[in-house]
Amino acid sequence: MLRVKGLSAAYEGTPIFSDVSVDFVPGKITGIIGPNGAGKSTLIKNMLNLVKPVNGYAELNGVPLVKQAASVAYIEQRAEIDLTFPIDVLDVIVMGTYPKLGWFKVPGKTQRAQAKAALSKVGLSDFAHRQIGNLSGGQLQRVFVARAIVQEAPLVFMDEPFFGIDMQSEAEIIRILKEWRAAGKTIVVVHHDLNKVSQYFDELVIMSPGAGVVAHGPVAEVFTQANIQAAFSPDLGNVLFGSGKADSAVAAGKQEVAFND
Ligand SMILES: Nc1ncnc2c1ncn2[C@@H]1O[C@H](COP(=O)(O)OP(=O)(O)OP(=O)(O)O)[C@@H](O)[C@H]1O
Repeated sequence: MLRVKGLSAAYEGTPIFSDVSVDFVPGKITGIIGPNGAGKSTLIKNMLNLVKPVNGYAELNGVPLVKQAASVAYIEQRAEIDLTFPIDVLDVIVMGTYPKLGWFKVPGKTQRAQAKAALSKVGLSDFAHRQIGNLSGGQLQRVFVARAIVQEAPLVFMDEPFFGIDMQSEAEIIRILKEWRAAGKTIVVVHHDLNKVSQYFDELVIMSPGAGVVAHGPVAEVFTQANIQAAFSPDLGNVLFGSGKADSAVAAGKQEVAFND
């Protein structure tokens, strides 16, 4: 079990959230949602110690996550990636085998074969020797998913993987997330499209600027009008759920909608 314990974050002394404790259930896809600036990316970066937390830490099966880097596949936000780096698609995927290879070992035929198989799995076999800067956003995201496939980590973090990508890429990525879920991995996805929440996620962490985590738990329990209004705005809650409707089934598009009035 991935556990966040008493995590507090700040940038240059400005607090972002404090004392966040959340459990992430294995074999589930957990979405982290919240308005811009809520601290979603920071929460992941704190867990991974990419940004040092002010307090607290994350642990996996009782051991601090920072001591288990090979257990984590992290697909960061595309905005943070240097696409001018002269490296082709296959080499990016081969990099996913490094943590398991260990120090001083160089990847060989086996690792390249694994990378090719992963590339085929995300439907991009024809792109093996394309420079990474010459891919569409969706293709690039599928390459990072292929890199995570070869990494075989039990824990996968993705920061806005669907932002601005084509529907086919989104569907391919979701298919792989579901395979990972069936294999018992813990999958954590920062996400902004509230319309897809019920479709994509089993569990949800809802964050709000200044308030940290306002709710977390199974989607059916926490994706409610009240929580969305608390985290985002009353208006958004009304648009999503319709005023007077407070059942998460509304957002799931189900017919058995419960009306309060
Ligand atoms: N390196 C940094 N230095 C200073 N402030 C930062 C830094 N990174 C993020 N912040 C600030 O911390 C707050 C939380 O940022 P974060 O990126 O975690 O939010 P987010 O919920 O992921 O937002 P978004 O949906 O816009 O990606 C924001 O106010 C942001 O401006």
